[in-house]
Amino acid sequence: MTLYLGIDFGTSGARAVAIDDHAGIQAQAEFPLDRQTPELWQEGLWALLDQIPITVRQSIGAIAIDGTSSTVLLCDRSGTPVAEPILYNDARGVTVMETLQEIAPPNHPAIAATSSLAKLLWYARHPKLYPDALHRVATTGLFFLHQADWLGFQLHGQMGISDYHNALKLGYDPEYLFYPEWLRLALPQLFTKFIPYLPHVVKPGTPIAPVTAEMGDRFGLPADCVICAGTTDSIAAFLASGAREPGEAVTSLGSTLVLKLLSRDRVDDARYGIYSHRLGNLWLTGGASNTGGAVLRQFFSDRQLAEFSESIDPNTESPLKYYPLLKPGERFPLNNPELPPRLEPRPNSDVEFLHGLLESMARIEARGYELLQEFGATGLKRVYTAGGGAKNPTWTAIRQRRLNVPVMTPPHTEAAYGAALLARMQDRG
Ligand SMILES: Nc1ncnc2c1ncn2[C@@H]1O[C@H](COP(=O)(O)OP(=O)(O)O)[C@@H](O)[C@H]1O
Ligand SMILES: O=C(CO)[C@H](O)[C@H](O)COP(=O)(O)O
Repeated sequence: MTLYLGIDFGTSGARAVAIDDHAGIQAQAEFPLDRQTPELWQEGLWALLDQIPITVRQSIGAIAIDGTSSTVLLCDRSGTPVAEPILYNDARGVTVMETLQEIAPPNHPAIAATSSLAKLLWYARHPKLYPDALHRVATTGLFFLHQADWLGFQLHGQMGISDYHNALKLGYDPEYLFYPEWLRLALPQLFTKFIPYLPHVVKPGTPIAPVTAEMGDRFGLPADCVICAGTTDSIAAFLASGAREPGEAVTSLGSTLVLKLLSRDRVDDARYGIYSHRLGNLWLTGGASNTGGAVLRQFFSDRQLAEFSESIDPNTESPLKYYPLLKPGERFPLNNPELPPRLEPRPNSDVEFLHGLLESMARIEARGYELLQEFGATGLKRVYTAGGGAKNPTWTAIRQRRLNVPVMTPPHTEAAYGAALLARMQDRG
């Protein structure tokens, strides 16, 4: 029996799920990430593989890895990082926004302070932070990679390969499958001393190479176990849900609120933080809001969230109109880096306050889906929920009232399960 392994590197932890040909789970593993460094990612990858029983490992035919979108690093040909990685939520790229706007076409998804391209430009402007690199890369070359690309490299050993999900916010064109001319022309002007290699981009799930002999021997993986191109963590969560029809959507209620609506048509508009990933012949339209569970956690423990939610009547609309944010700045459905949080007035009752927060987040979610459809995405038919908020039935009922379509929790919500499905897909064409 051939098995498929999906590995997810998310915001707070890494997980692995092995599935069989019928998508049934055969083994699972977890590794907490209390910080995000390449050393810990590598340790986590080894620890996850070690936790999978050896009998399962010996049957693995393919592995795919997802990582946080727009977490990037510079490394040399051997994979050794030459500069600190820049994480998915790091907005230091705000200092290069003007340049981004000059080089990229209007409304391009790479025009955002947290995009991979913004981070590449930031590296270009700060060569003094990796002085060693100039010397080292003179002979080996310098490579710009995403977290998932770098983790895949640890297993297949082929430097400089990415997938068109991770590469979207770097500027790669997933429709015509190339780096557009505006990007190719801009690079030599941005990097004065050396130009890093941008990764060669393939379709997510494409077999890249068999596991290296060293890794195969160390973990007891078959010599022909193939390592596939990966994806981003929230697309892996979408794949896990099983949604596949245009009009089906997945809302991730994790630390942030991420919407993904499968559509026949592509929609992109940086003014509202709307962009589209390619999924086969369809488009995964959506955006990521800064509201979500992290704001809830600021006020309530998970136990209080569950307890207070039970006292909320989801059929009654809360009159409180908040914009729940941890700090100023929103990406979608309003793209306004200065938008202030609105969390007043706070009622004396915690239940009423929580009701207002859940209602307001449901309002933002509904506005997000409305906007995607206004811009031409396929009409919303059904919403699956993933993330910590999915286990709150009161919130689901509030969201269903606002969204006016069925809202359901799918049997599988874990990104690692979605990555395993991606690994299984390569075997099925
Ligand atoms: N019962 C609940 N109702 C609503 N939100 C919840 C509940 N339990 C946990 N959460 C929220 O879920 C979030 C964690 O979800 P998770 O998917 O693990 O997030 P991430 O992986 O993005 O960090 C927390 O921020 C927490 O506030
Ligand atoms: O905050 C995140 C960490 O990855 C989200 O998953 C991300 O913003 C969504 O990105 P993408 O649509 O490219 O998967």
